[in-house]
Amino acid sequence: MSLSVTDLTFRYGRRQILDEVTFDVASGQFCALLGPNGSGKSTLVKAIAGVHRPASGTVTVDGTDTATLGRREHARVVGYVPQHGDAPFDLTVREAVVLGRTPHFGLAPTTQDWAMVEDAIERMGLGDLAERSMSELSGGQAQRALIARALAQDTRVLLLDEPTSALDLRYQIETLQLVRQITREQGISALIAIHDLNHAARYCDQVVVLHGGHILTDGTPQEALDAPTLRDVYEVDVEVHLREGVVEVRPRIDEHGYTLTGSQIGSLADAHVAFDPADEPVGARR
Ligand SMILES: Nc1ncnc2c1ncn2[C@@H]1O[C@H](COP(=O)(O)OP(=O)(O)OP(=O)(O)O)[C@@H](O)[C@H]1O
Repeated sequence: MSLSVTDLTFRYGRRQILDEVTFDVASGQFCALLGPNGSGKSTLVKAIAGVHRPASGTVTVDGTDTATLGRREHARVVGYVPQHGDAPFDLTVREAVVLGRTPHFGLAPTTQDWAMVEDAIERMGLGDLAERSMSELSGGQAQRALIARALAQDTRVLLLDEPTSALDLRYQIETLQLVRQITREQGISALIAIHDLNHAARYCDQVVVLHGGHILTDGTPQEALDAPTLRDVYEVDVEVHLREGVVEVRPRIDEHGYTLTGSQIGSLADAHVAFDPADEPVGARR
């Protein structure tokens, strides 16, 4: 059982953004949604989250069409961390995180609800900030609070729209590790829109590349992140290596330290770099 997106088409007015997008994220899988700026990642995540109503197509979770769910029921099934957080500024961090539990409790949170709130706060490293007002947080701290709120929501599907963009390196890594762990432990499906190809390759089980309103590739990081595809999609000359079993993408640089970009790469012939046969130590090529 899983998240299934089938033939999803979306338009802003008359402008088509998504054209019959189809892919699945199985239970226990952490999927990266990649694509250049403006390729429609946020739009797709919002359509899956129920924020946008697609022109056609379906989103099902464990076989249930999410369009048939009431608001509260939907919120028990699908959790969503938006790219630009709607941080509730007049609340403390703890109060903001307990909002994630509202689809689950009646008039007031139960002991179990509070336990899940505390767990989410701790897991996102917000223990010392729990009584702070959301308005006093840094951008990254507020982003972590919004992720904690989604974790407390305890849904079958977790959607994250560039949740690590404001986080420092430690919290980027910890957040991605945590989502991967939760995804596996709880058998949920997680989808993250993300720009960092190497983080996607390291922490995600599946990579979906969105380009021109279509899914261009969908597979394991090794299958989906190949140099010709990335050059076409991002218009940057890259090389792709396999190091210690993990795909690593690097811009290629010439002898002057420059990378070919945009129309310059149009003249490149076919793929010139495949996976390194040997898993090289980090510093070997630097
Ligand atoms: N509310 C809107 N009304 C009209 N067009 C929009 C709206 N939001 C986004 N778009 C357009 O839809 C296209 C896809 O935008 P979207 O935000 O989904 O891309 P994205 O892949 O998430 O980009 P980024 O990587 O920059 O966050 C873009 O061309 C954008 O200009």
